[in-house]
Amino acid sequence: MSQDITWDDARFAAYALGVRLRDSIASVEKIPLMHALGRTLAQDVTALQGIPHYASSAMDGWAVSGTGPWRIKPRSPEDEPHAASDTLGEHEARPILTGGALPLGCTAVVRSEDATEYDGELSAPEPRLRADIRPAEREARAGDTLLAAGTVLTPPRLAIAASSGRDDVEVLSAPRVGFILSGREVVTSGLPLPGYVRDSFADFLPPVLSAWGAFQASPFCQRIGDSLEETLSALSATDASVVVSTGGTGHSDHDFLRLAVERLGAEFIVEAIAMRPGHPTFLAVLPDQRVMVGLPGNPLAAFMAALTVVQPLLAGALGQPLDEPRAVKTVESYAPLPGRVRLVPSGLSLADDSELGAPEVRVISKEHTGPAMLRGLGDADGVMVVPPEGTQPGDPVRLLDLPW
Ligand SMILES: Nc1nc2c(c(=O)[nH]1)N[C@H]1C(S)=C(S)[C@@H](COP(=O)(O)OP(=O)(O)OC[C@H]3O[C@@H](n4cnc5c(N)ncnc54)[C@H](O)[C@@H]3O)O[C@H]1N2
Ligand code: MOO
Repeated sequence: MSQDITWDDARFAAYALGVRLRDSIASVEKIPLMHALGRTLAQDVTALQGIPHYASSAMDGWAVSGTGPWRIKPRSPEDEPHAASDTLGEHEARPILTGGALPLGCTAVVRSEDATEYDGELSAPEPRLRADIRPAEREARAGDTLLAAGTVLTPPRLAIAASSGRDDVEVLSAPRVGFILSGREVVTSGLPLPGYVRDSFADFLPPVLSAWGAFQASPFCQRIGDSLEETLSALSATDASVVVSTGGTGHSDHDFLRLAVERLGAEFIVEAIAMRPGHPTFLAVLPDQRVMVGLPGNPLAAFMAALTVVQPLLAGALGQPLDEPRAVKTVESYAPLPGRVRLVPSGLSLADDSELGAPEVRVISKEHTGPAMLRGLGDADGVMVVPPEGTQPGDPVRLLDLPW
C-alpha cells in the first residue's frame, strides 16, 4: 500500500527535489530579454554606463542659460529634437523636449507653460539653478550592480536590464518538461460518447507549466493508452528532465504509471499525498536523475497535485524561493478530515468590518469543486488550504495563488 505524506511535506520534498535537479542539469544559457520573464539570473547585471547616461530635460520647454529674459536660438529643421548639438551663451534659450540632451551652458529648464515668447525673446519667472534638469547617473553609475545573480526576472527587472543597454541575459537553464497523457478513453475533439471523456489537459497544463518557468521538451506531449509497453516507450522517447504524466496513478490492473517507473528502477520520493483531491499523486527519480511526476486523471485533482508538487519542483529547479501561501481568513465552516488537507478553489472578497480598520481579505469556497470538475476553478481567485482540523468562519487559512 502507498505511504501518504502530509501536504506540507510533499511541497518541501518537491522543492528539495527541484534543487537537486538544478544541480544535476546545472548550466547557464544566454537568452534574449524578451524570453527571460520568470527566469533566474546566473550573473549580476551591471550598468554598462551611467543611468541615465546624459543630463537631460525633465520637461518640454526651454533650455536657458543664466538669468532671463533670454534671446531665443532657433533650432534648425535638421536638428535631432533630442540631441545636444549646440552651446548656449549667457541669456540665451532654445526649445527642448522631455528627455532631450542639455546644450552646453544650460543652467535650467523653463517649462513651456511658464514662458512667454515675444519677438525672438523669452521671458518667465526666474528659474532656480538646475530646475527641471535630470542629472546623469542619478539612478546608477557605470559598473553598479543593478540586479544580483539569483534574482528572478519580473517585468520591471527586464526593463532595468534593457535600460542598462543589454539585449541578452545569462540565466539558469530551465528544466525541460514533457507530458505523457494516458487513457484510452480520452478523446481530443468533438462530443465524447458514454465511457469516453474529452481531454481537459492539453489546453490547460502546458500554459500553466510555462507560467511556472518550464521549458518544452521534445516530444512535448505524448498520448498513450493503458499499457505497460506504451508507458515505457513514452518514457524512453522523451528528452525531458521532468516528465509529467496524467492518469494511471491508481493501483488497478489498468494503471501502469507506477509499474513502469518501478520497472525502470526509480526511487519514489512521494508515493501519495494526504490531500483531497489529488491523493494518488506520486513523485519519483529515475536512475538517470530524470524526475517523474504522476498526476491523477481527474482534472481538478491533477491541477491541485500540480500546484502542490510541480510548482515547488520547478521553483527549486529554477533557483527560486518556495512561495509561502498567503495568510487570509475564511468565511467557511469545514468539518475535520483527520490527516488530510483539502484544497478548495475559492473566491476573494474584501470585508470592511476588520478590527484593524483596514479591509481584510476573506476567502469563500466555490461550487462545482469535485475532483473531476473544473467550473469552480474557472471562477476562482485562489486555492484555499483547509487544514485537517477543519475551519470555522473567521479562522485564518492559507491561500495559494493561481498562475493566471
Ligand atoms: N479503488 C480506488 N479507486 C480510486 C481511488 C482509490 O483510492 N481507490 N482513488 C481515486 C482517486 S482519488 C483518483 S484522483 C483517481 C485517480 O485515477 P488515475 O490517476 O488512475 O486516473 P485514471 O483512472 O486514468 O482516470 C481517472 C479519471 O480521470 C479521467 N481522465 C483521465 N485523463 C483525462 C484527461 N486527459 N482529460 C479528462 N479526464 C481525464 C478518466 O477518464 C477518469 O474518469 O482514482 C480514483 N479511484
Ligand atoms: O485525487 Mo482524487 O478524487 O482525490 O480526485
